[in-house]
Amino acid sequence: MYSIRAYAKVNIFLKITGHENGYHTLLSRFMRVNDLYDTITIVPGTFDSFTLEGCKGVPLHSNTIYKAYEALLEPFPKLEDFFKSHKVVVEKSIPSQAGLGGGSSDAGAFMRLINSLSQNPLSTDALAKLGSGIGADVPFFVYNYPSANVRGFGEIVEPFRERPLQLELFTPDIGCDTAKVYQAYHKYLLRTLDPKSFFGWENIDSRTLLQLIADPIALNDLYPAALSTCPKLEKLDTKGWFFSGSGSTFFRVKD
Ligand SMILES: C[C@](O)(CO)[C@H](O)COP(=O)(O)OP(=O)(O)OC[C@H]1O[C@@H](n2ccc(N)nc2=O)[C@H](O)[C@@H]1O
Ligand SMILES: Nc1ncnc2c1ncn2[C@@H]1O[C@H](COP(=O)(O)OP(=O)(O)OP(=O)(O)O)[C@@H](O)[C@H]1O
Repeated sequence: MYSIRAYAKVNIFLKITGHENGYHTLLSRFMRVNDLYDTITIVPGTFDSFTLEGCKGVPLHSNTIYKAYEALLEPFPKLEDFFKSHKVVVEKSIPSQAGLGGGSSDAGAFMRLINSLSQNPLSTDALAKLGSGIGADVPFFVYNYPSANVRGFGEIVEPFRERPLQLELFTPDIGCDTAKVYQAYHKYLLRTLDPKSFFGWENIDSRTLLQLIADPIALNDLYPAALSTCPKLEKLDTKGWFFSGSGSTFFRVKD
């Protein structure tokens, strides 16, 4: 059996920098959450076709792991036979629609695992490029840096050297649909975009930036958009907490 951890991420900050071809470009600090992860295991057996267990309620062909499998067939055609004698079992711990990158992390980790089993592995850059077609956050999870500055649609990932923060997470029972949050941002907030307001943030370590800026609305452009699409978020007492991605998870520094 082969196994890999698919870690969650938080966005320490997320600033929208533009909009092209229906997608927003961003500058964001992604930080890996080392104590929250899904576990993906490849288990031997006999199967008629690609078999995935553990992602209840997600149709196979919509699953990011299946999409990663399909993308990997091009560089690794023998993969189809491999999954006649192996299945994928996922132990989910990362909540969905939580701004924690769960589906994207599963895809990125699965791609790293399969690549590591190949006699002719792809370069990490080539794997990340392949992953960018599955979801904007997948490249970050293919590179698997503890902390990184992410740009473009999510395909430009630059490692940021800093001591990882011990983070406390709070995920309310409110699902935030990423598409709806971005639509709200595009409709109401894109015009407020001001690159000068976050000049140099990519050079500041995460602990300092959270202390310096301190305002969750200023740190994450999607937070006000999420508040408008998920009004229940307004009712929460979130003083001292920061907002991750398109939500609904809040985080703060433990130590
Ligand atoms: C919010 C983040 O998680 C930040 O880490 C990501 O930007 C989300 O990226 P993602 O998971 O790939 O988003 P998806 O769920 O695939 O995108 C859903 C929809 O959100 C919008 N979307 C997504 C990513 C992006 N950079 N700009 C967008 O405008 C698009 O309309 C897209 O069709
Ligand atoms: N492997 C997977 N794990 C969880 N959800 C998945 C997976 N594959 C597809 N999905 C679908 O994608 C939707 C979004 O999943 P999730 O929120 O975990 O991923 P994400 O978009 O990468 O993260 P974020 O919450 O940061 O936007 C889920 O509601 C589910 O319907």
